[in-house]
Amino acid sequence: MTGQATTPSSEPIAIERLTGTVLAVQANYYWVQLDPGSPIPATCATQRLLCLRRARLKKVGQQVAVGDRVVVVEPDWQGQRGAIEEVLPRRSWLDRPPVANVDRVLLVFALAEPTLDPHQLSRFLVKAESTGLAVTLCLNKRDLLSAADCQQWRDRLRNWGYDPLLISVYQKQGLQTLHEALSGQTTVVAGPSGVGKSSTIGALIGTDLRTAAVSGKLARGRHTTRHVELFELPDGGLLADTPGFNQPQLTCGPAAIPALFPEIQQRLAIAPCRYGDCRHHNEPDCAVRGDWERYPFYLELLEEAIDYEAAQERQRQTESSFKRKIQRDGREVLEPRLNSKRFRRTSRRLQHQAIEETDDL
Ligand SMILES: Nc1nc2c(ncn2[C@@H]2O[C@H](COP(=O)(O)OP(=O)(O)OP(=O)(O)O)[C@@H](O)[C@H]2O)c(=O)[nH]1
Ligand SMILES: [Zn+2]
Repeated sequence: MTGQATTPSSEPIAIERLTGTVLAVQANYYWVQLDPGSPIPATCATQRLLCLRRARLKKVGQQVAVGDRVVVVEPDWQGQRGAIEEVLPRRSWLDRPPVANVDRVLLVFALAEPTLDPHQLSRFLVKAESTGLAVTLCLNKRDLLSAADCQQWRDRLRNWGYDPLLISVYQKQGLQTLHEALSGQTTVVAGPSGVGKSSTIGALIGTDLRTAAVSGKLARGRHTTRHVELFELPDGGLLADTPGFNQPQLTCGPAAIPALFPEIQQRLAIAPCRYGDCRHHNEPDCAVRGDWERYPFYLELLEEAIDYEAAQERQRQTESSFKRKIQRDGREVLEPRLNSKRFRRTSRRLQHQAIEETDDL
């Protein structure tokens, strides 16, 4: 799209809209990386502007998140400032951490140090699958295992329906392939502590994370759950670290669980179960139940999801029979809602009406 501007001779010229991507958010400020090819004056040394959100956006409750594509106006090239006027439609949204327009989840685990725990890996995998985004599995520290042990893990995970990329940041192995898998996309990196997420991101972006952070010193404590920042890949594409969680919790009902297992999808593609809503547990003619490695894990998650759904339902009922009240001291309390039929005193008017009606009889 283009806008119109006038020169001193009032000749209208077309000006390009300035668009970019939000790389980091700090309090009320947003670091915006302007798109390649943006009309930036040659005297300006950076493609990044520190922007405020226009009051109008605040008024309509339009949030701006990391990963958002935005329109920037009133650039102050010298001060490297600007204002966000518009947030372009999001093509995807991740809640935790809050990142817009993500294409892929990169799950990083270590083959050793810490020991690769298949149960923990499965929990991260299903959580990653639950985003609905593409999932890439990367196993770091291959320098610590023998070739035979590496092959064993590769075979095992292929049976789960994944083709893991085995890398070593130390020995610079597999990084090029990983780079190619992520280039041109926005990727969120997840995985437990100590597996080498920061080292992997550093190797991919070609510099140490702490020096690359656009938010610099202002982002005190990068390793908090709330701070997310996108880093640019040299050949295009963005990477975000997601520090702060070791045991991801699934928050979905039992019906959503089968879609999180490639093994189940493969089996259903060959032959469907007798019942469309089969939970693959005890139902007759189930095509999924069987002797595959993660089937017990599937049943464990199914139980959890059933409990989760029941707890949600209980909470919904509690909330509908109680109302939240803020007390004078600011504390929030739940007060039972009065059931009009059982507890409420009949109003005088209704009492009168009732008397009048009986009188009429
Ligand atoms: N042997 C080996 N060690 C590695 C490799 N990559 C990283 N490490 C080491 O593993 C440790 C953890 O690396 P980090 O990059 O800090 O791991 P992280 O996943 O970001 O950890 P958190 O910050 O706790 O989330 C460090 O001591 C790294 O030096 C590798 O390829 N091989
Ligand atoms: Zn079934």
